[in-house]
Amino acid sequence: MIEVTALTKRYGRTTAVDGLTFTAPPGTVTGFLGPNGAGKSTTMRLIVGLERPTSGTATVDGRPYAELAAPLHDVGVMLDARSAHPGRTAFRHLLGLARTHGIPRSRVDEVIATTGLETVAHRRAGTFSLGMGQRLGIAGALLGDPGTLILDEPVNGLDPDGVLWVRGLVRELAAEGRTVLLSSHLMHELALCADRVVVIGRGRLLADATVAELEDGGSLEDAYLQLTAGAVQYRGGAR
Ligand SMILES: Nc1ncnc2c1ncn2[C@@H]1O[C@H](COP(=O)(O)OP(=O)(O)OP(=O)(O)O)[C@@H](O)[C@H]1O
Repeated sequence: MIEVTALTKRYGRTTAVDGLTFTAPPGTVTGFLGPNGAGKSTTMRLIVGLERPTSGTATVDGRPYAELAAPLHDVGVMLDARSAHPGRTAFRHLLGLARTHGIPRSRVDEVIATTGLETVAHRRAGTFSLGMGQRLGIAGALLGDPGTLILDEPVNGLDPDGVLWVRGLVRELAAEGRTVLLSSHLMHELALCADRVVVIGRGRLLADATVAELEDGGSLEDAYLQLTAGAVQYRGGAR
């Protein structure tokens, strides 16, 4: 369970997250949506202790991330598909993570198989395509068999087969009782894989509801566009 309560993060004059409160319950895929610059990545970084809140709290299973006894076993995180050292092979990257957390080598082989990286496991991460990097990021998130997963844009760059695979994976993880929070700009995909969605704009909560409630006979995309109409900061124009 992820609980975000009155969370605020300011960078100088920019308020990236503004009094945000929501819960991502276990056994559920919670989609995290909002326009570019809405504060999604900042919120995720705050949840996993990569940033300190200006005020408010973010907890996983009732504790701030920094107080979790075995973070990799509690929370699997993929915030940046390019986080592996480019000179290290996928296998070495995962083995390094596993060794520092007391995870057996057999688990590294397991997550490589789960993410379909067997044929490239001994290639350097720097040679990976965006989609292969995403798969490696997801492999790292799964390594500790965590009860909570936080995935920032996990389907970004994946081919249709990969998108289908992530959809099945997150549904399975939630069905096992885990908490899954994932951000995406792909409304059609979220409508298929999320149970609930939290929509934010300019750092503030715009909606926290089930996909069915938001769709209300229409599409999730229509509901999203209506909700965020006043919160879009970067809009393209005609040429
Ligand atoms: N380290 C930082 N220093 C200053 N401003 C920051 C920093 N990180 C984020 N911001 C600002 O905070 C706001 C929210 O950014 P964030 O990356 O959280 O948005 P996002 O919803 O993840 O956007 P996107 O959909 O484009 O990935 C933006 O205005 C951004 O410029």
